[in-house]
This record gives sequence, structure tokens and C-alpha cells, in this order.
Amino acid sequence: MAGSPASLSGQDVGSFAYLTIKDRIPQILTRAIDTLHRHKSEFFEKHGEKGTEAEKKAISLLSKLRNELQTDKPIIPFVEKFVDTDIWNQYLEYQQSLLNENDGKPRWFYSPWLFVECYMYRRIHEAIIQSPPIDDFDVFKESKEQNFFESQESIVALCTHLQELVTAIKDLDENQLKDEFFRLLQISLWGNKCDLSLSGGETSSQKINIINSLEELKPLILVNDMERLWSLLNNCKKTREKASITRVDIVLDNSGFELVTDLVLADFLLSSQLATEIHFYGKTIPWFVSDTTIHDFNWLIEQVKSSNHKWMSKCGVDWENYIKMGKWVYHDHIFWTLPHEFCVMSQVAPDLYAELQKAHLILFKGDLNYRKLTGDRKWEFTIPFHQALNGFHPAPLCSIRTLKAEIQVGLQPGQAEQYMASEPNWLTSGKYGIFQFDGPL
Ligand SMILES: O=P(O)(O)OC[C@H]1O[C@](O)(CO)[C@@H](O)[C@@H]1O
Ligand SMILES: [Mn+2]
Repeated sequence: MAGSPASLSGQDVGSFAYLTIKDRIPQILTRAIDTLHRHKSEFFEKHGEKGTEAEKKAISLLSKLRNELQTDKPIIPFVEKFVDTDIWNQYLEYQQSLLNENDGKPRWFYSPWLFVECYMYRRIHEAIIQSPPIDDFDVFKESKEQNFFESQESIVALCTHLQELVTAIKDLDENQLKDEFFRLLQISLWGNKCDLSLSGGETSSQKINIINSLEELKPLILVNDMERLWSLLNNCKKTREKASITRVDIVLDNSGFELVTDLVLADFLLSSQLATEIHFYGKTIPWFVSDTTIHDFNWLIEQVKSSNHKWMSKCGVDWENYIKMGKWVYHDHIFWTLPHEFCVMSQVAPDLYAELQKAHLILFKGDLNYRKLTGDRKWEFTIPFHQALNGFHPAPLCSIRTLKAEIQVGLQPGQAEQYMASEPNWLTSGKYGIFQFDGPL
């Protein structure tokens, strides 16, 4: 992109991108291989010899992939026909075209980090779809489910809080409603700590009741545009005609505990009438270990519904009803599992861009969405968010993300320096968070 800084990449030895490609990604691949191994007898029981053969094939394809990565081999095109194969292969050619003649082919440590990391997850998917009859196996499903089960106590606390709140919501004045909105926004923010790709697929669940920790965590919010979200939605509520709608779109990130926090927020938005319709976007293939697919979305709601805790199951029943009534709508789109930065969405996926334009507000959850919003580039810390979005303005939007990559824009002068001096890992540890808004004032 002309005028934009260079992409983060594994070329910068010692950077988080470099360490991710060198250590974290091979670790994720090894875990995927182990998972396939562990399901060997299940594949056999289901499909007989064909299942065993398929498991061997998928493992050998993943081992080959790990070897290509560890020896920094060229990035090779996709061979298996799938809905997005042509777009991916065109993108590979585009990456090739960015290189000088002597540079050869795009390679793991040499090319943009965002591109190679997305490519890795798409190659895992290719290995699986090349191995029928186990071609619908999600190698990350187990860890997503484990994250949900290990967070049970927090989930119960959150569902109970929501149900108590919903019962009393009519009696709340505007300030109380705003306080609750802020509380649930922060819960959704800290829910983003629980992704499984940062931890290399190891369990990263929510064990403590997060509601009690919010005050303590507040100083860790580096950009806090919550007031702007409130003004926008409260204004919509006050000025909306009787039959008209206020639509909030949530671009989901991780399944498990984080998804529960997002659904609780979405429920509150409807119950408080700050919104009348919520649209969710998930991934079409298993992605960055813990990202939400339609299967995870439905599975989690079903789990919540069938809980024997009264308030938890009430949440599940309500959520299923919202879906039935069309107040909650789930969308799939291949764009979310392409390597493109969001500033090219209007060209690459005009239908998706047009869909997002219908929203009054779009919430982008998580770190990867932030990287794609900002192009995963080496922006100065103080550059305005609007500028880093590079023309991506489908509707007012807000990134809700804990920092897990060496990129952050829109900080005050001196703010980054303050953290840099005392905490070398402040950008990548997931300790800090942001609510970063872009839209008309
Ligand atoms: O689930 P999230 O918040 O998008 O995080 C994804 C993680 O994966 C990474 O790409 C690292 O592999 C980081 O950007 C981030 O830590
Ligand atoms: Mn994620």
C-alpha cells in the first residue's frame, strides 16, 4: 500500500512476529498432529481402514508443512479446490509481485507476518480437506471446548449477573444503564485475554469471576472510547422511530469464554434497547486455534441452554429465541479467513462491505482483527486510528482488543515510551486493552 509503512515480518529477528513463526506456529502444528493421533481409534471406529489412512495422510501433510516452515521454504500455492482457493493463489502471486527479481519466492520468515500466519491456518485446513473421510475434522475443537468447560464458574457468574440485570432493567435510570453498559463492555474486552493461539494452543481459560476485577483492570485500558460508544447508541435509542432498527454488528473472535462475554453483551444491548438487532460474523474454517465457527457458536449456545444452573440455562433459552426471531443473525464469509487487510475489503468482498455498511456500529473483537484493521504495519504509536484504517470506514466502528502483537496506534505522545521503559512485553502480553473508536464525532 503506497504511503503506508512496511508490514510486520519475521525478518526482524527477535520481534514477536519472528518468535511466533519460529516457536509458536510449529508448536501449534505439533499439537494439531498430536490431536489427530489421539483420535486414531475414533476415526477407525467411524470409517474403518479408510479413517486410519486418512489420519495418516493428514499427519504427513501437516508434518511436511512444519518442515517447510522450519526450513524457511518458499510459500507454495494451494492445490485442493475450495471456495477460496483461487483468491488465495492470486494473493500468493500478488505477494510474489511485491518482491524484487533477486528475492525469489515469498518465504515464511521473509514475507509479511499477517500473510504467512493466515497461510499456515489455511494450509492446516487444506491438509484436512485433502484427507476424506475425516475432512470435516476440526483439530482445534477439543481445546475450544476445554476452554469453555474450564471457565464454568465465571460463565455461571456472568449469566447470573445478566439475568439479575435484565430483570431489573426497566427500573434503571440512564446513568445506571450506562454503568452496566461499560461493565459488560469491559468484560468482553478482558474476555479476549483467553485466546489459544497466543498460548500455543495450551489452555487459557477464565477461572476467576471477572466482574469483581474490573476496577483493578481499568488502568490497563490504554485507549478508552467507551463514552463514544454510549453516546452513539444512546442517541440512536432516543431518536429512533417506533418501527425502525438500531443494528450492532459484532465481528467475533474466540469461542469459549470470550464468546460468552460477547453474547452477554449482545443480550444486554437488546434488553436495554440500545440496539434492536445484532449481527455476528464468524469464521468458515478453524482459524487461529480458538476462533469461532458456526459449529462453535451453535455448540456453545446449546451447552449454555442445557446447563443445570437455572440462570445459565435461561441465557441459552433466550439466545436461541433471539436467533429464531431474527434479532440475532449469524453470518459466514470467506473474507475473514483470507490474509487481506480490511482496507481492501470493498474490492475483494464488496458484498460483505455492503453488509457492514448497514450497521450503526461495528465491534471488532480481538487482536487479529486489529492487525487487519491497521494492515499489521509498523505505524508510529501516535498516528491516528482513522489514518491507519486506510480508507476502511463501512460504518462507525470500535476495536475491542487486548494487545498481543507489536502494533498499536492512536496513543498520546509519550504514552508508549512510558510502558516501553518499564515493561518490554507490554504490546504482546495481553495485559493491556483498548476500546478504539472511529466514526463521526
Ligand atoms: O484471538 P486474538 O485476540 O485475535 O489473538 C490472536 C493471536 O494470534 C497472534 O497472531 C499470535 O499468533 C497474535 O496476534 C495474537 O496473540
Ligand atoms: Mn482469535
